[in-house]
Amino acid sequence: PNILRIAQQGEPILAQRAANVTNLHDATIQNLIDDMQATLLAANGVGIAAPQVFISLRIIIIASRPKPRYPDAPLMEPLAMINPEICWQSPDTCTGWEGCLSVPDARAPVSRSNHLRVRYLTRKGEIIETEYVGFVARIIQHECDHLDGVLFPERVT
Ligand SMILES: O=C(NO)N[C@@H](Cc1ccccc1)C(=O)O
Ligand SMILES: [Zn+2]
Repeated sequence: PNILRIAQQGEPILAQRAANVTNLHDATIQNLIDDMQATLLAANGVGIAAPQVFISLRIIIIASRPKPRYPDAPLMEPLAMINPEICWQSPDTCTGWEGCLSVPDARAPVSRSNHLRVRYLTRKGEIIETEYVGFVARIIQHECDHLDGVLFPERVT
């Protein structure tokens, strides 16, 4: 896998709505998922979205793990979600610190739904619907925002 360049705030692609993946089993998509994961780990992040590596497709990777900045982050295997849809999100919210690999040196408290249900395709093509709470739900909302061209500073109230 390759470590890819990460688009920084100001790149037009970060403000665009990404397209659904229609060729999940193509090697280009499978390799992209591997490259996104390698890039995420090299950047010491907990999530990444395809537009951040200059690919305007609806692919995100969630990889929560405890880090100095997020000590209460749960440990999970990196998970690729293709064409993710938040099918429900709780009205109750919580505020927590966020950062972004595309917005260096910026961190701010952001209010997000504390609980959500997301429906997505796995990299093998299975349709999964799962509920998440807390920090992982936060990452999912942050990454899905990237797919719609939204960066976290726009969410700071
Ligand atoms: O820029 C990204 N993802 O798009 N990466 C952020 C993701 C994130 C999201 C929410 C709260 C904390 C951190 C990171 O620091 O790994
Ligand atoms: Zn981000």
